[in-house]
Amino acid sequence: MYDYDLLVVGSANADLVIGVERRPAAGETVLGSDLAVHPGGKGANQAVAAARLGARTALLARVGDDAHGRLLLDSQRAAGVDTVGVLVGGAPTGVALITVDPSGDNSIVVSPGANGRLAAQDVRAAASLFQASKVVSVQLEIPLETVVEVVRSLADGSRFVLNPSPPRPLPAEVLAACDPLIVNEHEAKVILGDSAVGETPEDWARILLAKGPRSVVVTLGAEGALVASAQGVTRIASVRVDAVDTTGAGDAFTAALAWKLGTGSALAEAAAYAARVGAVAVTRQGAQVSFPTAAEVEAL
Ligand SMILES: Nc1ncnc2c1ncn2[C@@H]1O[C@H](COP(=O)(O)OP(=O)(O)OP(=O)(O)O)[C@@H](O)[C@H]1O
Repeated sequence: MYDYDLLVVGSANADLVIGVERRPAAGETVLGSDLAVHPGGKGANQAVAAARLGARTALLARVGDDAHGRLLLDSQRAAGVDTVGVLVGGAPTGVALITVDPSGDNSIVVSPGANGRLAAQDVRAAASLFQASKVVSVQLEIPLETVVEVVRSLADGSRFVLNPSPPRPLPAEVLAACDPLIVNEHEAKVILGDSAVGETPEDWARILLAKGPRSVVVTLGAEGALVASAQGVTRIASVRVDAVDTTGAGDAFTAALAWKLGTGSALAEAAAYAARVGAVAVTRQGAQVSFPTAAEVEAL
């Protein structure tokens, strides 16, 4: 019996958002809107998304001993995430400085801060969390050697889900553990590097699969997703909605998919559910605040 349906290992950032009429040139100062501060980071987002759906969720992450760290801990606890694995100190909390212009385009500078100090040693010290978790979900906003240690720490019979964002080439040991590897088009192209990329998402999925993962999911925004495994490649239809803000959709999709796989759903079934979760998330502004409960997904 596992204590957690899902353990998320990843980043926690404070998103500092200012609206601007236009971006400053070098050496220039512009005035912007009031500052908005939101809890974010891919790890923190995934944990909140899963907990809101009802998954028993734990987060292994690192934040600073500062106001942003407390904001992140509070948002995790409010969503029902077990924060026993959230380490405090070592560097300031990670921050994303985001300016948004009137057309809605973002410019973002990230300071990884404490996320960059989540070390392999921290993973080893959290062995009991790994033993207690059915599915472990990871992204790449933490050091790659930490991700490698996660793969080595998985309990027998638990499942590893990776969204390689931001993307970079991955060691064979990590690729081989993924079940699934979840990528969008950009991430697929970076992971494939110089390999023949192919024309269609089906091509990317097949070529990625040949690199070692047990399964692959390609997310396609409003076009839905596709899943690929030894059983073949299947398209997952998207749910038609009026999208207002796609921030965090990928995190909500990944969390929902990871949780559903842990409950015994087949990959295509889990991806269809995750597509519904992503669809609800894009109908609302923001990242964590846009994530639905299970009842809201049913109502879609
Ligand atoms: N406009 C949309 N309409 C319906 N569903 C959507 C829409 N955008 C995203 N989704 C759903 O959410 C899933 C994940 O979204 P997307 O493909 O944009 O991921 P991503 O590129 O990883 O996102 P992110 O911008 O969060 O990094 C999609 O596969 C789809 O099922």
